[in-house]
Amino acid sequence: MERVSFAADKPLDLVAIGRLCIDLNANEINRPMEETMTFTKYVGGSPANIAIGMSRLDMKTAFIGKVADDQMGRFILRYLRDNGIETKGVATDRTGAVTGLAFTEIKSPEDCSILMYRDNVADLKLEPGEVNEGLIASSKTLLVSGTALAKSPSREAVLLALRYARKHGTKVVFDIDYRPYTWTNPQETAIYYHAAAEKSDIIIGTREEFDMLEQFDGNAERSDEATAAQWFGHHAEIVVVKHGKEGSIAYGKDGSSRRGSIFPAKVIKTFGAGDSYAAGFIYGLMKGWPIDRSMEFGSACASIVISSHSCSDAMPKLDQVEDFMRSVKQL
Ligand SMILES: Nc1ncnc2c1ncn2[C@@H]1O[C@H](COP(=O)(O)OP(=O)(O)O)[C@@H](O)[C@H]1O
Ligand SMILES: O=C(O)C[C@@H](O)[C@H](O)C(=O)COP(=O)(O)O
Repeated sequence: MERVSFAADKPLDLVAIGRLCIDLNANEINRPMEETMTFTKYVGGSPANIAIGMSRLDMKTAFIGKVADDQMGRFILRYLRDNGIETKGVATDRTGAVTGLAFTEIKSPEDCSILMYRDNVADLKLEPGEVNEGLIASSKTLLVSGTALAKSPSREAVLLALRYARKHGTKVVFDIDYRPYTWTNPQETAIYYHAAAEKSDIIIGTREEFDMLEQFDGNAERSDEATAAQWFGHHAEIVVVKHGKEGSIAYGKDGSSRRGSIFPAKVIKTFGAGDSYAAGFIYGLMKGWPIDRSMEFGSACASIVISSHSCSDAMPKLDQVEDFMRSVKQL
């Protein structure tokens, strides 16, 4: 299995569903949060980062989500529009919900963590009735972030979006995006992740995220191959298991596998690696590239983003990735 095919006759390339938040990234890096005094504000949330990454690569993108009715919500909407992302699928909360915040702590390039403020957040208030079926029908892909399954009504909204995607022949990319603080318990997480993965064409996750999905399924040896195999009986065509700086491995429904290596990086912080890798990888697949070339491109995007201060704002444009790939050697 070398390539994935997408519906040629749809005007949008990708519609993402899930959280729109704020990242507050520490300016004084290499120190703990307790000693950090200033932060820079960026749009954040994994699916937002991926949509921004795709849009920077000149793909036609849209978003389905919900923002707070406040300055932060308006900041997010403006940033998405300025980046060429269609926002008619983004509803505004009227119940007094707030914008989710992610404060990042950068103790060292290898020791980063995120402090999340996610009580009563607008993104998890997305209602099924607010999911724009027309946007999904007119898009080649739907990108689902697993965190949006954490709570109702966003959970049902995502499950409905998945049904619309299957109904309209829109390929589903499922990024597991496991964030423990949003979930009540691991069993619930595994159940809803399964429901989404079964409806997905391309599944992307880290080894640890797949371990979460598989807690009732055996695979005690944590084999990537066994992980991938269980989804090919459903809709999956490709399953990607990410291994941080050890690279990634993509399995195809036909039994093939491809190993993705990494590019060198002057790492400032490790978060944003997965989102930029996803943007670059999906871009490659949608361009009709073979899987290994798509993985290489995703890895290059990841190196650029982890060598920068932000996730969303650092998402590279096409010529930036091409220049980078020409100038460095893959490890
Ligand atoms: N230290 C690193 N140096 C270079 N590339 C990296 C590094 N860490 C991650 N990457 C790239 O980013 C991809 C995704 O990273 P990973 O950490 O596995 O995902 P996530 O950010 O979702 O946890 C990797 O497959 C690799 O290509
Ligand atoms: O997803 C969030 O809510 C926070 C992100 O914006 C954040 O910067 C991040 O954690 C990126 O995640 P990754 O790409 O999986 O490392």
